[in-house]
Parts: sequence; structure tokens; C-alpha cells
Amino acid sequence: MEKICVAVRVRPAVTVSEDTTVNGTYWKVEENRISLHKSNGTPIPGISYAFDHVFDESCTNSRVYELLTKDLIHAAVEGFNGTVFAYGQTSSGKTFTMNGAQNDRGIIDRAVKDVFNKIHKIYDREFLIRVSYMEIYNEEINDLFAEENQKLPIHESLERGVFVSGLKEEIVSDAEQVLKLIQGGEVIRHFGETSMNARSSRSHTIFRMVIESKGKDANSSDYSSSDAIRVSVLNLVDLAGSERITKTGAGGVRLKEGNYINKSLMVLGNVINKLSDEAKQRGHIPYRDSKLTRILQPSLGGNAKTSIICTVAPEKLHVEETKGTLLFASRAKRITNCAQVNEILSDAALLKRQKLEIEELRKKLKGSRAEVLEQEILKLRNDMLKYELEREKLEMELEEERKSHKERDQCIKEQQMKTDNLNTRVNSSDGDKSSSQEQNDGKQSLEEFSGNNIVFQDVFGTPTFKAAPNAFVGKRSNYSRVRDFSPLPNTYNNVADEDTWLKMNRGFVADLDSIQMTPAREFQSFPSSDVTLGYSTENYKVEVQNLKRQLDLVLEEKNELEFIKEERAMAIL
Ligand SMILES: Nc1ncnc2c1ncn2[C@@H]1O[C@H](COP(=O)(O)OP(=O)(O)OP(=O)(O)O)[C@@H](O)[C@H]1O
Repeated sequence: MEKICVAVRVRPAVTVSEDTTVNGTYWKVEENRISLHKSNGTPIPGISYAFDHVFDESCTNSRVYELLTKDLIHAAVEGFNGTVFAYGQTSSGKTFTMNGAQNDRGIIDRAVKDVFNKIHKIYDREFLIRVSYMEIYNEEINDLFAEENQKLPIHESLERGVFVSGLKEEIVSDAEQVLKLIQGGEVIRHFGETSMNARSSRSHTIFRMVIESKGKDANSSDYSSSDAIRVSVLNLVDLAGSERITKTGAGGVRLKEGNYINKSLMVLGNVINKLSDEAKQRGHIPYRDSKLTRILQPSLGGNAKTSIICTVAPEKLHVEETKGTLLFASRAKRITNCAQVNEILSDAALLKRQKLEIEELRKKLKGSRAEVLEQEILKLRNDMLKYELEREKLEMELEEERKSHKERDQCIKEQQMKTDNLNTRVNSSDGDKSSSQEQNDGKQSLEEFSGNNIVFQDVFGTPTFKAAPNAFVGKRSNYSRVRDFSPLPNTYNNVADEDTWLKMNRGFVADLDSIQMTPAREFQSFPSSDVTLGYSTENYKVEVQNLKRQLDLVLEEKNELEFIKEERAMAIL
């Protein structure tokens, strides 16, 4: 949204001798302000106006162009609609400003040249310029490029908006070509002599440039400069001046012209008034009340950049008209337009733009996905580190378990040796009471309980190690078999019954070959009451039972440890 740019230009007094004071007042221009002052220099309250620019009598067209219109013309080349128009009473300098004079080129001339200069410096786009020139004379539209095109109608369509049907458009390639065409149009334009102006414009003229451009590089990835076509309309308008019939003394044709001019300017004033009101209070904007306002509709509160040059005459005769023009200008200053680049997209261009937009969105999405993945990877790395530490800790624990397990195995072995030793001693004392045959049977019985490796210890505590041949491995299934002999000496029958013996020897494996007994000990007999080496037979048996129980417990514990070990190994894997 941007305000219409409004400037006031005071033309020089018509003659040097002309008194520019009015009842002792004069117009004073200070920077961008114009105010009415008394001849003694004091300002008159309430008659002071500020605008975007105020140009005094000495200002040239060149300066007006530079300050007021140049940017707008350049914006038109870039795709914005633009309108510049001169408004003011008759003979105030509108045509001088827009069309210029011999020694001071006007806005139209400068704009045309500037447009071509500008487009020649834009290398990445190609331009197509079309121009037309029309006048609204007595509320009829005439073609100034084709005299035969008279009374052209206004139409409106969704694609083109408001347009003059049948108006000739010339495709042009340089400024000179355009200026020649304009000169031709000036010949047929309606001028007339009035008492106010020897060459008074009797019509409103609209010179129009349609600037189309397209990116040269259709393969460009920048869709804004690719094959989207920009179309902007630049209107340069020289209005006819309002006039007081009493002043001009017009009659006949001039009177009729003056009426049409005033009427259309009044509609323009109404449109400006409405547009200058707050949006809520605006109501209906009477664009359709005149052809001028209808054609200029987009430039007044629409999609265009607009500049208005209000020309005023400094003479005492025209103070009221000047006040009226300043009031019009100050209302126009409140109007807001909404200019935007006008682009037309072909289906292919539209498709290309959409593809590029999708591609951009994909890139953005990919970017955010990459961020998410990066975070995910970081989290996984942290987790891995955590598990690694956990694994090391478990390995250490497992190592400790192994050590302790080894120690227990060692302990079991020692206990087994003790048990074995005791068994041997028990067998030896039983052997004293049994026959040699029984002793042989006892050997046979021991064979059945032999193991692969045996650590044997004699009664004197001297351990003997011998690897047991496989042939002598006893079978545990035979444990339950009822023995037809007892390996224990008969003298211990009262304590060494079969059940007790089996219980005592559960799990015990002996290899007869590994037993190296001395003859003295083998046949040595012990009296039942005798206490050998500080142990009674009863004591031995009790001790063996105790050791067996402990062994069972240790084996159970060992199994549990094995189980735990396996579980942990699985967890680590
Ligand atoms: N800024 C200026 N400097 C010098 N001469 C000027 C200036 N403005 C206007 N004039 C002269 O004033 C006279 C009237 O100017 P011009 O025809 O441009 O008025 P106008 O507003 O277009 O009048 P109309 O509405 O009747 O067409 C012309 O002779 C013109 O050369």
C-alpha cells in the first residue's frame, strides 16, 4: 500500500509586468509547502499546504521528471502499473509539463526515452513495447494514432480489465519512433483558442505504453525471472483545464467543450474525494460517471503507482482556482494505492513455477529431515556409548564370577579328595572284617563307581593322582542296584547298611586302578572300639555325610552360577 504522490507546480507569471499579488497577497513556495502570504510577508492562516513536492516558477521539466516521475517510470519497466497526470485550471501549465516546450522537453518525452534507456540495460529480459494515444473529447474517445478511430467504446473483461476497444496499438522499438507517433497524434488532437490560452487543450489526452517483458533464460531456476510474462501499463495524462465560463467568455463550441471538460473534472474530483475518505465512509466510487475516471480507475485507489502534478497559476486573477486545485491536490494526497508487479503465467510457466516451488519445499523438508536424523544419530551414539560402558562393567563382573567359580571348583575338588580319603579309610576298616573274596568284590564294586579322573588320598593324607581309563567309568544308573555284597567290613554292619552307604557315596566315582593301597593297610584289622588317628568309624561316617551335604550345596550353587553366567552372556550379545 502506498500513497499517491502529489506535487504542485507554480508556473511563471504570464507577463513580467503582471501583478502576482492578490489584494496584497501572494503564493509563497518553501520547500514542499505552498502558502498564501500577505504582501507584508505574514502568512494567511489556513491557506498553507504541504505536498510531496512543490515546484516554484523556476523549476524545469527536467527537475519535475527527476523528482516526481522517474522512479515511477522505472517501476513500470519492472512490471508495475504507473500513471502520471497533470491537473489544473486552464493555462496553468499542464501541457507545458507533460508535452514540454521547444527548449524544455516534457514528462512524456523524458519518460519514453527513459523507458528505452532502462530496458536496454536489462540484459536478462526481453521487452515488447506497445503504445497508444487517445483523447477524450466531449466525452468521446478518439484514437490519436488513427484519425478514423472515433468514438471508441470502453469494455471490461476479466483478462484485460477496462480497455478501449478498437484503439490502435503500435509496437515500437525505440524512443524516436514513439515520439514521432506522438507528434502525429498532436496534429489531430483537439486544441482551441480561448481567452485564457491561445492553444488550449480541449480534450483530455492519455498516452499509454504497455510494457511486456519475459526472462531470456527460460531454464533459469529463479522462477521470478523466468518465463512469467510481466505486463505493465503506463499512462501519461494531460488533462484539459477547468475553466470559468465567465472568465473565458466562451460560447458555441468552446462553451460545449468547457462544459464537458468541467463535468469530467468534477467526476474526477468526486472520485478523489471519495477515495480520500476513510475506507468505511467511502461508499460507492463513481468511476463510471465519466470516461476519464473509468479509464483511470486502476490508477486511482487500485493496482498502480500514481503521481499527480497539480499546476497552478500565480496571477491575482486565479487565486480561487488555485485554492480549488490545492484542495483537490490535498485530497488526492490521502489516496492509497496498492501496486504490485503484474505477471501473466502461461500453463508451461505456471507448471514450471509450481515445480520449482515444490522443489524448494522439498529442500526445506530435506533440511529439517537431516536435522532430525542428525539428532537421532547423536542419540544412538550416546546410547551405544552407554551400552558399551554397561558391557565393560558386566565383563568385569563376569571375570570376577569366573575367578570365584574357579575358587569354588578348587574347593569342591579338595572336598572330594577329603571325601574320597574318608571312604578309603572306611573301606579299609571294613575290609578287615571281610574275606579276601569280599575284598575282591569290594574292588569290583569300587570299579563300578570309578571316574575318569580321580584324586585319591590314602588314609595318611598322601594324595595320589592317576588318570582313569575309560573302561573303568562307573555308571550312575547302577547306583540303585541292590548290591550282593557290601564293600564295608562286616564289623561296621551296624552303621554301614546299604542305604547309608549309597547315600554316603552318591555321586562318588572311584577307579580301582587308581587306588594304590599298601598291603599293610589293606589287611590291617581294627577293633571296633579302637580309635584310629583320633577318629572313630562313627565320626568318619558323620563327617563324610556332612561333606556330602556341603558338596551337594556347592554343586547346586555352581549350577546356579552357570545359569547366571549364561544369562549374562546372552544379554551382552
Ligand atoms: N513552467 C512554465 N514555464 C514556462 N512557461 C510555462 C510554464 N507553464 C506554462 N507555461 C506557458 O504557459 C502557457 C499555458 O500553458 P499550458 O498550455 O501548458 O497550460 P494548460 O494548463 O495546458 O492549459 P489548458 O488547460 O488550457 O490546455 C503556455 O504558453 C506555456 O508555454
